[in-house]
Amino acid sequence: MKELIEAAKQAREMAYVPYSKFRVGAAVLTKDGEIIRGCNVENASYGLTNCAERTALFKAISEGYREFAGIAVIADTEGPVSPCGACRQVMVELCPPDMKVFLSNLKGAIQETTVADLLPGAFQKGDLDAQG
Ligand SMILES: O=c1ccn([C@H]2C[C@H](O)[C@@H](CO)O2)c(=O)[nH]1
Ligand SMILES: [Zn+2]
Repeated sequence: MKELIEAAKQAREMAYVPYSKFRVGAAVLTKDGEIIRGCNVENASYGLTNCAERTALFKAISEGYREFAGIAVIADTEGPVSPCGACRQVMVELCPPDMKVFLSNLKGAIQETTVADLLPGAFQKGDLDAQG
């Protein structure tokens, strides 16, 4: 857990945040023990911003990883950083429901939660099957 949070902290340094100046870092642990980092990447067209969590997960997927064992997220927030709805939905898509999510901040707060707890009642793969 400490190593994953440390990797997220390193990723945070890479954040491209000319608009919000709000740096976020994430690190995903693959089932075979690799750590993939991600930072937030903003855009002058603000809505195109990619959060740190999605950057890390999309990087991992695009490198061929398909099974994940944990993710850590860190920002300079008062309490543990709270992932946005888009990132929660992407975690539901790509990670097991009971996978651990470590939400942290620069002061050392750590909240341990799971993918399922972050997005109860999520729309997911199986919901598409009902269509005739
Ligand atoms: O969990 C979060 C919350 C926010 N952001 C980014 C998006 C944007 O660049 C900035 C301010 O919303 O923080 C993340 O990357 N992850
Ligand atoms: Zn997000």
